[in-house]
Formats: sequence, structure tokens, C-alpha cells
Amino acid sequence: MVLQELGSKINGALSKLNTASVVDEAAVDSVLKEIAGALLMSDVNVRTVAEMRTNIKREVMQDSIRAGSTSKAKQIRNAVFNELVRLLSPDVDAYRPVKGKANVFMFVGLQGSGKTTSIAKFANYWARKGWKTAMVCCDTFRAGALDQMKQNAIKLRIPYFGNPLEADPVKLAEEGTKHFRDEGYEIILVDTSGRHQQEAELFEEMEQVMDVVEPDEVIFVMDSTIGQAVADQASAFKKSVPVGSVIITKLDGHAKGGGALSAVAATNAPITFIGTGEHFDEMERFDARSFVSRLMGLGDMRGFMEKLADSKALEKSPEMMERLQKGQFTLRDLRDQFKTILNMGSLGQLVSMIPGLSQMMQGQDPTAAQKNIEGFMNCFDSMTEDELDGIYRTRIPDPKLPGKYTYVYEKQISESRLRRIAKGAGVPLQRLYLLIQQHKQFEGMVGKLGKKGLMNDQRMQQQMQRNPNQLMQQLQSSMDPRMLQQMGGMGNMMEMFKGMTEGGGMADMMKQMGLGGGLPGGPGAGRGGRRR
Ligand SMILES: Nc1nc2c(ncn2[C@@H]2O[C@H](COP(=O)(O)OP(=O)(O)OP(=O)(O)O)[C@@H](O)[C@H]2O)c(=O)[nH]1
Repeated sequence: MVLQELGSKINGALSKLNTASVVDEAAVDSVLKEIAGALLMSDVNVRTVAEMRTNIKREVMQDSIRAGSTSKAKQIRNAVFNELVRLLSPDVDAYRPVKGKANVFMFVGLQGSGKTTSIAKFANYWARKGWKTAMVCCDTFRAGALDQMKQNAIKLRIPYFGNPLEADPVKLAEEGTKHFRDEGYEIILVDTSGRHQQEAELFEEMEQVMDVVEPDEVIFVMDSTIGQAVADQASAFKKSVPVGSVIITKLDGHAKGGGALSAVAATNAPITFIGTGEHFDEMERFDARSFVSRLMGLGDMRGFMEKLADSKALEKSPEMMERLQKGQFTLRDLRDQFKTILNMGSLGQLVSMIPGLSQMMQGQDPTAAQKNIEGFMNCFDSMTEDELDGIYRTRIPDPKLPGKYTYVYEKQISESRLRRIAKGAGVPLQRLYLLIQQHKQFEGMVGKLGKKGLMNDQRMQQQMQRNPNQLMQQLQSSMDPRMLQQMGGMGNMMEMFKGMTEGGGMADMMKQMGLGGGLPGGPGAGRGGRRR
């Protein structure tokens, strides 16, 4: 079960409590059973799930069973949340490198778990912070490992050590770390061969490498897609070397997240980073509360805002707000919105960060949505500057002045131009129609909202505080019913607005989101329809 689904399963189980007339022990048991099933399907280890279930039940049953069903559901949700956070937060801290001295990190893990890639990401992370960083390859097991490190090192401009002629990993490890220690490097990252739990010899070799390298921290790199086997693998490594922290890789759109809980439970070591893609910058610092929020489909606004800041979307906001208030929304505006989304990372990741959005997507595949947006971007690239700015005109011979040309202005892009654009973009014409239709929907909606003055974010916020129901009615009447349905209905939107207001100001956040005063969740939300 992928990360987003777990949240909806848990929420689905809890919502049954909301409708139950009596919340007795049997009702709590049944909900906990469902939640436990969802956790198991997300690769959380059986023992961990059983322990969690007992703890949650004890906590929830302590309070009077007479508590209202809604508050009981809330209580269970909080208990599940706290329990998951607790499991992900062992008492020990990860090693903190000390400036001005050699800090050696040794990376261990299964074959293909993502060690070499994580080393490059980790190196990039520290080098960007100004630490003198280097990498040592003593993976003599996989033929391409040194080449892979070399390519990463060149791209990152970070020195590396390796010798294709040396077959002894222990010797390489010793020489490499000594070299960089002598040269005054502060962060020295040692890559070891990937191994399997059964390969006793390789485990022995790993211990020997550790003895000569004397690492300040052993980092266990764990592939989040390997499923229930995580706990056993992690324990096997922990038995052989003192795992100090964990990096979880491949937590992209489709990965299950539950294995993370099992890895921590098995190693009693904290997770420091999560890998969310193959690129060097696709690694995030791990934060248990954010992670569990995402795991439970509660969103992760902190992570989202960080991504937003990185995407530079904020820099555009004053101009965007001005246009919005004028009621303008062109194809160029829609393109910019899509661009902002793409710059922020994979859609799957973003969907899991915005509260409620994964529920709204109702099982739609974010990867497919991402592909659609990429196809749309090709369409925008095939449009003329005029078309992007909402000027739809065709050049024709001037009937009054033979030999000269004039323009015919149209309300929309002509059919022949649409065909040309679709061909140029390499997308089916139907897809382009969909894009144009989406633009029209947003343009219409934003135009209507503009007339009601709701494109002014301050007014919108005031209204939200004064009379949220009226605001919702106004929004509802401005929206295409199909779009509203796509967004999970009015109730869902109301919840989102509330969440956002509580989370530090909806208007502020929406401004920052580059969505102007428009509606959250819609890629093109924001700005108003331009009239020419
Ligand atoms: N999608 C995704 N792919 C990743 C991530 N981290 C690593 N990979 C990919 O996983 C594959 C294996 O990664 P490597 O870094 O070569 O793994 P390794 O642990 O060094 O492999 P061995 O040397 O065989 O032990 C590569 O194709 C990486 O691009 C991640 O966070 N997300």
C-alpha cells in the first residue's frame, strides 16, 4: 500500500466511529483492527503493529467510553499519530559532525538499496553547507560502483578516492580515509559493497572495513520498497555493525512508508534523511512529525512551505496578486502555475504534503497527473507569445489593401491553430482540448470571484473569519460543479480552508503558494480572466 493510501484507510476506519451511535470497546477494537491491517499492508512489521495496537487501546480506553463518538475518533487519531511518531523517534540522536575535524561516515546496506546515490546526495548536502567533503569507494563487489561514484563526484565537484586495480576493500577503505584525513577533509563518506543478510563473508568484510575506517557513524541505507523484509535485514546489519542512523531511499510517489517504522524499531537508530528521487537534491531531512502527518494523509505543510521557498514561487507573488486583483488569467498564467508545481518536485510528493489533497485525488495516480502536466507544458511551448497572453488572432490578406495583411481577432484559439499546437507538442488533440477547457474553467471561476471582490486575499480572509458559510456559498456559485466534485465537494473544501486559516493565515499561504486568492488544489487556481 502506498503512503497516500494508508492515510485514507486510517481516516476511513476512523470515520466509522463518527457515525457510530455508541463507541464501546468493541467499536474501538474493530477500528484498531482495521488500522492495524492498513499498517501491515504498508509494510510495518507485525510485532511493531501489535505493540502499537496495545498501546493505543490502553490509552484510548483509559478515558470514559461515554465520550462523544467524534471526540473518540479524534482521540484515536491522536493516539495513532503519537504512537507512530514515538516509534520513529528513538531516544538516541544521530551523530553531529564537528567542524574542523575529520568526520567519517560509513554507508552500509543491501545491494541496490541506494548507498552510492545517497552518498552523493549526502556529500552534496554537506558541501553546499561549506564543509570540506570527500567520498571513498571500497565497493569492489559491483563492477560499476567506482564509475558511478566518479561520475557523481565530477558532477558535484567533490573529490573521490578509488582504485579499479585494487580488489581488497579493506585496503581501499584504509588508504582512502587516511588520504582525506591527512588532507584535512571534514566529511569523509565511505561506500561499501551491498550485501545480503545470508552472505556471512561479506558481513565479515564489512566489519573489517569498519575496524580500519573507525567511522564516527555507520549509516544504514534502506530501500523503502523492499517490504516486510526490512526488519530482518536491518537487524542483521545492526548485529554486525553499530548502526547509528538510517537513510530511507526511494520514498517517491509509489513507495510504501511503513518499512521506515520497522527499520527504526529494529535498529533503534534515528532516520536522518529520506531519498525521494534519483537526483542529488532529492533528499529531505527527516522529521518524524511531518513524516507521520504525510503517512496519515494529514499533509505536511511545513515540508510543503520549505519546498515552496526553494521553488522561488514566492518571488513572483506581488505581481501575481496584482494581476489577480485585476481579474486576469491567461494561458501564460496557467503555464506559470504548472511550472511552479513542477519546480517543487514530483506531484506525488506534493499531493502527500497538502492536507486533504490525496483524498481528493481519490486514487488517481500522481505519476500520470505529472505526465499530463508535462504534456501540457509542451503545448504551452508550441503556442505563440500572443496566444499565451490571450490574444487570439489570425493573419489574413487585407481585403481593402491588396498585397497587405490584416488580423482577424477571435475569442479563442482557432481550430487550425489547435491542431498545429498539438502536433508541435506531440500530444493528442484531445489532450490539448482538455487543457483549453481547464483554462476556461479557471478563467471563468476567477473572473466571477473577481467580480465579487474575492480575488482580494484580505477581503477573502476577512470574510472567512466573519461568515465562512457565506464565503463558501459564494465560492460554490462561482465554480463549475464538476470541478467542485473533483475537489472533494464543498465539505472537504471547507475543511481545507479552515485548516489553512488555522495554520497561519489562508491568504498569506495562498499568496505564497502562488495560487493567489484562488482555490487550493487546482493547478491553475488564481488570477482573473483577461478581457480584450
Ligand atoms: N526513485 C529513487 N531511486 C533511487 C533513490 N536512491 C537511489 N535510487 C536508485 O536506485 C538504484 C540503486 O542505487 P545505488 O546507489 O546504485 O545503490 P547501491 O546501494 O550503491 O548499490 P550496490 O552498490 O549494488 O550495493 C539506482 O538506479 C538509483 O538511481 C531514491 O531515493 N529514489
